[in-house]
Amino acid sequence: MTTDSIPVIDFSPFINGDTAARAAVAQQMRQASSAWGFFYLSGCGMPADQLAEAFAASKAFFALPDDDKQAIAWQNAESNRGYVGVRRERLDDSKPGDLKEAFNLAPEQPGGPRNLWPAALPTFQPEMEHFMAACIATADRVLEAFALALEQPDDFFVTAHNRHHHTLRLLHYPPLPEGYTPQDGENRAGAHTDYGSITLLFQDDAGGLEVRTRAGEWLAATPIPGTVVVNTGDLMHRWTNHVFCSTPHRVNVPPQAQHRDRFSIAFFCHPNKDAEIACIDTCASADNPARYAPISAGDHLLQRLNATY
Ligand SMILES: O=C(O)CCC(=O)C(=O)O
Ligand SMILES: [Fe+2]
Repeated sequence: MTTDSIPVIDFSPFINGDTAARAAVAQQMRQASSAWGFFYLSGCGMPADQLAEAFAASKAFFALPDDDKQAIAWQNAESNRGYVGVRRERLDDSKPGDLKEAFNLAPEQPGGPRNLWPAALPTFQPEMEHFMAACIATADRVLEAFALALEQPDDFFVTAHNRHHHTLRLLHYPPLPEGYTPQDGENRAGAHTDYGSITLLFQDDAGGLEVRTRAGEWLAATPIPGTVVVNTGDLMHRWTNHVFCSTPHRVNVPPQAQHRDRFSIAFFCHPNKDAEIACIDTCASADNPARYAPISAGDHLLQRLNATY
């Protein structure tokens, strides 16, 4: 399939519809994931007030004094939680550090790493926990549709993700100072692919997200109100034997938006650490034989995180 713009898919027939309606949505997702690795999803069932609450909490967090944020700084890839300051990260390692700050948190597991919470914002923790639960619910529905798209049992991906090794990432791209000219190659977020299975991305109206087309051009993924951007990451690319792409994307600094903030929230889904990522049977054929040896999802993620920091 070729289309000249990133597909917009209405998810409500999958949530509310009959078998045929669900299959039609799954088929659209399959085409979009194969051609683009990106699509917008409307009607995803995420309550608008919850999304607004999450963005408001994110704004309050990034407005805290630097000392408060540094007190809960990101420490290591194993925990992968906490505050990451401006230019601390380079998603494209050939370019200067990203003009963004971020805060990572994740569903907690018994005996696992704990989230770090800002002491100055007492409502932040319950708001984020509430939002994470909504993200998990939405992601599970999307994963069900992916299973249908790949002719797997409905719970194929949901079961492989049922320990919720996901990461919620609040992102803030500060306004650039008046008169500031970005250095060559400097970006709000450098070109990269995501590591995991799927990402849900909520963006405000500033713009700047760009997706690389097959032809190598950068196409704006303009914010569409009421939608979430869904993209497939490296692990899904491997799992599907390249049937679904993991497409490079970046956040540039649009001239009209360089003196304003941009906020976005990404929910990166990762399978259980011990889930075996082996070529899905419907993704291999004589023309496309299995390309990779099986790997555990945990080993795959650590390899990718260690390459970024
Ligand atoms: O902020 C955005 O819109 C994209 C961020 C992103 O791609 C990422 O953090 O992986
Ligand atoms: Fe990304």
